[in-house]
Amino acid sequence: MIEVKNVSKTLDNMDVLTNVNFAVKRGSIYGLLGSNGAGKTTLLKLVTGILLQDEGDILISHQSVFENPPVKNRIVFIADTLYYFPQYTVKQMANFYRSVYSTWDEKRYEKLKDVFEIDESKKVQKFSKGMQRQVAFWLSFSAMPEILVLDEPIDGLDPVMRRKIKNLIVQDVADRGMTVLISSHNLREIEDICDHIGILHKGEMILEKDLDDLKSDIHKIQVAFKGKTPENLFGNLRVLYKEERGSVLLCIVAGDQEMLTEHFTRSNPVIYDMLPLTLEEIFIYEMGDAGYAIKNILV
Ligand SMILES: Nc1ncnc2c1ncn2[C@@H]1O[C@H](COP(=O)(O)OP(=O)(O)OP(=O)(O)O)[C@@H](O)[C@H]1O
Repeated sequence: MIEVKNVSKTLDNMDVLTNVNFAVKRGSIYGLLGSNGAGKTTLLKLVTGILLQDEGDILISHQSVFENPPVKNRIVFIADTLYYFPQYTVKQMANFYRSVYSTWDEKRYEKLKDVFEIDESKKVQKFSKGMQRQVAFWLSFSAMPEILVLDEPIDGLDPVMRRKIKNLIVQDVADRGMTVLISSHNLREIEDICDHIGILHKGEMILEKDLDDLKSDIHKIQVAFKGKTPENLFGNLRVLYKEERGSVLLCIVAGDQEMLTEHFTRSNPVIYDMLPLTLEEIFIYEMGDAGYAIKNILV
């Protein structure tokens, strides 16, 4: 479990993070979203104990992470800029990881050779950017971390490799309760694996949500009637948005799917469709006041 409590950090006299709070439960995947310069990388460096916060606490399974090697042994961090020792082959890098991580699993490393299909006798720095990123995942998955922290992890990977890596992440979460914190600019990129999302804006966490709650509770509905739209069509429903497109009424409404269908079909519409709503739309509509900021971050 990762706990970030009232954390603030200043760099070069600038408030980079202000009073940030969130928690990532064991065995869950938390997506940290935010625009350029929002403070995501700084926050991940604090969580992994590379930097020390000015105020607040950062705890991994209730222990402070900064300058705490036993706790760091349980964390793997794939940074946005990768570093490999010059002249080291994949095999030599694997030896290094093996010496650092007590949890290193040799069988896993051998097994993952088939997934990554990378020549382990070659120098890592001679590989393409995407291949170097694959090596980072290969080494990280072999280290069997309890906590995996990823900064913009899938940039530069082809779609097939993205899918493979997402599957490996989800498998480790399901099989052994790995906890994942993943930063991205792009909600679409990570929405299929995250169960919780936090949006960081100018160093502050402007909202946090459980994705299942969001998805099951908000729906986009298209409805049309012969003649006039019935008065009081919405009754007591919570309507987040509505728009008339000719004779069709498009609305975004909160509530259970079955209840909404029953509600609208009672008025005998000639058209009634429940359309898929992207998470991006849910965030924007649901968040009301913060919607403007979120729109600018997510789009
Ligand atoms: N070492 C540093 N010294 C001074 N300022 C820094 C340092 N690192 C980051 N900053 C500043 O902190 C702010 C947040 O940077 P950070 O890299 O954490 O943002 P980010 O959300 O990861 O951005 P991006 O999505 O562009 O990678 C920026 O204004 C940046 O200029």
